[in-house]
Amino acid sequence: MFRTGEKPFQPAVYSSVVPLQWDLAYLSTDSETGKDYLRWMNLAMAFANENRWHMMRVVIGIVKRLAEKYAGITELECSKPISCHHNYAAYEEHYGKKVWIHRKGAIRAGDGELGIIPGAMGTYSYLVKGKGNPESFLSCSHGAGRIMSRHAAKAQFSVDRTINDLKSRGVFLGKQKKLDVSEETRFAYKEIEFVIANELDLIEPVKRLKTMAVVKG
Ligand SMILES: Nc1nc2c(ncn2[C@@H]2O[C@H](COP(=O)(O)O)[C@@H](O)[C@H]2O)c(=O)[nH]1
Ligand SMILES: [Mn+2]
Repeated sequence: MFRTGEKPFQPAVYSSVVPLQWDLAYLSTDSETGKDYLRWMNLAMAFANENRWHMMRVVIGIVKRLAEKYAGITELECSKPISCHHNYAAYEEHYGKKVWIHRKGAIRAGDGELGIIPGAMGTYSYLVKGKGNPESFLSCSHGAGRIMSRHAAKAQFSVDRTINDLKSRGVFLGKQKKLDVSEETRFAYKEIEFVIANELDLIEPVKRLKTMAVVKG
């Protein structure tokens, strides 16, 4: 499971298209600024998508090479990849009208569409199938979601405690800079099982994935 964003674009692009001091409540998509914003948003989404595909190609290549070298496996079949955006806007038809849907903290969950709902570092994640519920505008959650800010998590959980917690769960941590690791401790997020149980009207769980290793920047 790969998660990528558009961070490099955020300060340079979005705030130069729509300066923060404008303090906008909304932006007309017919205006030149609105059109510009959408162009940049689409570029950022394509950039994040390309990053995911690139990482996946590299990792699959490594797994294939090592499987052949150490286990003599030459035929490895991968299931169809699932790729979904979160934190974006899309122009869609809902209740018979074309409207802009902001999926902030959400992914699309159209009828039969596959999606990914990650839990937290070292917990479980879910592959899900959308039910196309119109009441959520064909959306579901994009993750467990935080119950604590990064700052609070760092203050409350020591680096050692977070690293030992991962070790005790048999999870390998690939992270060079350890000092900020507690920002992402699983205790800073809601229980993924609770979150999934509360959106069964929006999605059907397809697979529960256990984390074996987590790599963070
Ligand atoms: N399985 C993992 N899930 C994670 C990890 N870090 C975050 N998360 C979950 O993903 C969502 C989305 O992240 P966001 O930063 O875009 O909000 C978040 O709510 C968590 O539930 C991880 O390392 N492994
Ligand atoms: Mn988020």
